[in-house]
Amino acid sequence: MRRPHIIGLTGSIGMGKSTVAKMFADAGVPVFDADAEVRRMQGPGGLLLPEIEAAFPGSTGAEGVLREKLGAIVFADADALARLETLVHPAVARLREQFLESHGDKALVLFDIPLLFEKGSAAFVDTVVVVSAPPQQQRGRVLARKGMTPEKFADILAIQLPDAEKRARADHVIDTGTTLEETAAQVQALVDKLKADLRG
Ligand SMILES: CC(C)(COP(=O)(O)OP(=O)(O)OC[C@H]1O[C@@H](n2cnc3c(N)ncnc32)[C@H](O)[C@@H]1O)[C@@H](O)C(=O)NCCC(=O)NCCS
Ligand SMILES: Nc1ncnc2c1ncn2[C@@H]1O[C@H](COP(=O)(O)OP(=O)(O)OP(=O)(O)O)[C@@H](O)[C@H]1O
Repeated sequence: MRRPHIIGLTGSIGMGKSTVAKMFADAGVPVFDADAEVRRMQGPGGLLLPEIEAAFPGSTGAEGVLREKLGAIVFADADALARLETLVHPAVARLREQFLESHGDKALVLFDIPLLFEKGSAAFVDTVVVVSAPPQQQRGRVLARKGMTPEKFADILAIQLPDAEKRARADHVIDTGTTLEETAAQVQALVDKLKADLRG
């Protein structure tokens, strides 16, 4: 069966994945946003709430998962994070398969996967794209977010593959340390190149 060429988009916290994923969508590439799907399944009435509440009592409420509370538990405790992942990741994988089936006629699709390298997803994508900006820019963007602290930022960086390693393993790097216009131009150039290669 014919299936689209899969671009896997990743990058460390605050490097600009969501912004760049939107640029791909604007360039006509359908986007599967793993984080957004997780948030939906963890939101009010979400599919995953009963299991998460059972595993981490007090971590959910009427508004769904209490993200700051659950984050404080799992980002400081590798075993707790692994338990949460066994609840979340199979559900994401099922949604991804459905997405692929519903876009079987497209040349390109993009999977926005924050943990592409960490969780072994690199194996099922065709082209790996990494977003990257200098560390000071990353830090400034992340610490400007509501609910973020230098300690939480340090915990998250410690469990993610370092940016330099991600860049080394990428097929293409998109520079997000520049203007939004220049980044969007890089995205468009890459989409054009991949489409041309596919026409081959
Ligand atoms: C613990 C939760 C509720 C905290 O939510 P919160 O809104 O505070 O943080 P957010 O999701 O924005 O994550 C903050 C940063 O941590 C990174 N991160 C999230 N989960 C993980 C993980 N399992 N391993 C490494 N980094 C992670 C994200 O990529 C991001 O850079 C949430 O991160 C979660 O449910 N994580 C486990 C599910 C998962 O692996 N999601 C990743 C996408 S499939
Ligand atoms: N050239 C650029 N490319 C991408 N983002 C940029 C650029 N210049 C400034 N920004 C800003 O940097 C921020 C990047 O945040 P974004 O949510 O896209 O990161 P993320 O990698 O998805 O984060 P997380 O891993 O925490 O989910 C946005 O506020 C965006 O507007």
